[in-house]
Amino acid sequence: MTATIIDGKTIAKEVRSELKIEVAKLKEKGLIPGLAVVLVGNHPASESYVKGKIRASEEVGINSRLIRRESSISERELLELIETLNADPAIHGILVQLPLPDHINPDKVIATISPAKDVDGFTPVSVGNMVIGQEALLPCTPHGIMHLLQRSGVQIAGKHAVVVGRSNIVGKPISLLLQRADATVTMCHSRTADLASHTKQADILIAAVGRPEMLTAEHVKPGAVVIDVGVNRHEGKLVGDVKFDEVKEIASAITPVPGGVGPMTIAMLMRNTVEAAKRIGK
Ligand SMILES: Nc1nc(=O)c2c([nH]1)NC[C@@H]1CN(c3ccc(C(=O)N[C@@H](CCC(=O)O)C(=O)O)cc3)C=[N+]21
Repeated sequence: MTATIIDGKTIAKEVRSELKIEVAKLKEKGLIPGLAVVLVGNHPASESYVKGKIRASEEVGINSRLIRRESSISERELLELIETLNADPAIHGILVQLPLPDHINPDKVIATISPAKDVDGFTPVSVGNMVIGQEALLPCTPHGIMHLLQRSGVQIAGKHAVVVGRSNIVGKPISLLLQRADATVTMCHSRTADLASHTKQADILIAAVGRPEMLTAEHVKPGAVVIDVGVNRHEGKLVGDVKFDEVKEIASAITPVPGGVGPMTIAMLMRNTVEAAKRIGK
C-alpha cells in the first residue's frame, strides 16, 4: 500500500485563508500587522524564499516591508537597523533572512531582535520560553510540522517520534514540541551510530539532517508517518532528506518536497506576525 501524501501546500493555503479573515477583523479595529524582512546580500536561495514570504503577506493582508542591504554592510549598521525596527510602531514582526555574510555574527543579530517581534522564534528569550513551556512565538518550521500532523489527523500522544537532525531551527525545537504533545522522542543526528536501528522504531519520523535523500526504505518502519524537512538543491532540482519514491511504498503518510513542510513554514510566519501584532496592539 502506498502512503497518503500530506499536502502541505493545501494545508498552508487553508491556514492563510483563516488568517486573511482574522487580519480583516484586526484592520476594522485599526490594527494592520506589519512584517519587516531584512535581506542582506544576494544569496540566490534567499531571494526565492523571501519572495514567497512577501507573496504570502500580500495574500493575507499583512503589510510587508522588504529591506535590502548590500553584503558589505557592517555588523554595527545591521544592529542599528534592527534597533530602528524594534522601535517602529508599524512593525510587529522582524525577520532577518539567514544565512548572513561571514563577517556578521548571526547570534548577535538575532539577539538584538525584540522578543515581542521575533516572528522566527530564534531569539534566546523565545527559545528559553519555549523550552520551559511559557508563551512564546514558536519557530516557524517546527510549528508548521505540528500543524501538519494535527491537521492530517496524526495521533501524537503515546507515539514514538524519532527526530534526525539537531539544529537550533528544526531538530531541537521539534523534539521539544513533540514531547510536549506527549510523544516519546528520540533525538538522532548525522553522527548517530547505527541510525537505522533508531529510525526503524519511529511511529513518526522527522527527517531534518540536510543531506539529500539520506533516509531510505531501510530506515523506515512499515506504517510510519514520515515528515521530510530537507530542502536540498541537488542536480538542479529540489529534493528532501528522504528517498521519497522508495519510502512512500512503506510509510502510511509522507510529506513531499516541494509542497510539504516548506509552505507551512511560511504560513506559520504569517501566523506569528498576526499573533505578534495582536499582543503588541497598536
Ligand atoms: N530568518 C530565517 N527564517 C527562515 O524561516 C528561513 C531562513 N532565515 N533562511 C532559510 C530557511 C529556509 N526556509 C524555507 C522557507 C520556505 C520554503 C518553501 O516554501 N519551499 C517550497 C519550495 C520553494 C522553492 O521551490 O524554492 C516547498 O518546499 O514547497 C523553503 C525553505 C526558511 N528559512
